[in-house]
Amino acid sequence: MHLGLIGYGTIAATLAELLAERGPRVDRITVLARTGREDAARDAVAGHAVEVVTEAPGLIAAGPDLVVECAGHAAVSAHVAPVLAAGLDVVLASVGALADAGLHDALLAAAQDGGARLILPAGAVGGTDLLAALAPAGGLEVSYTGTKPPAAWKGTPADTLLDLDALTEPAVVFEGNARSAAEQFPKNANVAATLALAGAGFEATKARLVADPAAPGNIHAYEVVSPVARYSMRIENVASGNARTSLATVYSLRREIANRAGPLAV
Ligand SMILES: NC(=O)C1=CN([C@@H]2O[C@H](COP(=O)(O)OP(=O)(O)OC[C@H]3O[C@@H](n4cnc5c(N)ncnc54)[C@H](OP(=O)(O)O)[C@@H]3O)[C@@H](O)[C@H]2O)C=CC1
Ligand SMILES: O=C([O-])CC(=O)C(=O)O
Repeated sequence: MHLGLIGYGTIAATLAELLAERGPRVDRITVLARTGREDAARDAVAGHAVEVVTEAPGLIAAGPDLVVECAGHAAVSAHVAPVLAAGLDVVLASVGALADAGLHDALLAAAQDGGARLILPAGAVGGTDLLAALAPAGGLEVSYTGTKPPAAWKGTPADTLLDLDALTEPAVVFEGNARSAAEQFPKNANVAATLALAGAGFEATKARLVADPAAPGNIHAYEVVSPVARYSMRIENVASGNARTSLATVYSLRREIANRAGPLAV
């Protein structure tokens, strides 16, 4: 497989290591990096045969079999539409970028034009297969709570709301719908967006974000009520090298790559 990566931070570097250790075999990686950050991109995936490009046309020309975005909302907005329009499938980690309705529609139109697929991985959450399966039955009620240690909320609006370093008990930093959560907390509410897109939509999906000094990791909990099934889920994630990012996200992206590599998709 020839893998395309947009992003060369914690997820990209951990994914590159995981692929080297556990497969599936990746023969070549092309990384789309910001100009001036080529060496950082090369270092992130060291151990693989790597080419670094700085614009979407370079990534398209390289012709990867699959592109994985793990760079953030701004990068989705800057690069993903042309990549899809060129016919390359994209696995999107920064799902919350789709809370921007204009970008959501533009990416779907680009995918349609290019005959490509925009793939939303489960990421740090689980059970999105069942949620997406239940959605056509209608009547879905989805309530999500994301709890992370104070360090994960640094540099977010929670920082101005609370003295994060002085927290001694859990504090709600956001309560509203999944669209507002994803817009206000772009690095902390991709899970809320994933649940919204799989299930009841951005407006109908309730989201609560909590800073908890006693949190053992990043906890994603949600409840689903539907006429077909009811379930609840609580996932206690180990953080990656980035306090905001759960390690399970990397494994979820690897799963998408393994499913593409075949012969069995699970
Ligand atoms: N779906 C899910 O469950 C999850 C999704 N995520 C998403 O994944 C993203 C990445 O996470 P993580 O690896 O931990 O974050 P990091 O901050 O460690 O890495 C982000 C990387 O993206 C690069 N980048 C930023 N902007 C651009 C751009 N315009 N073009 C190319 N590269 C760019 C950064 O480069 P530079 O160093 O030059 O700034 C950096 O290499 C998060 O922002 C979040 O949106 C994260 C966790 C879970
Ligand atoms: O939802 C997000 O943006 C990321 C997240 O919570 C996690 O990795 O646990």
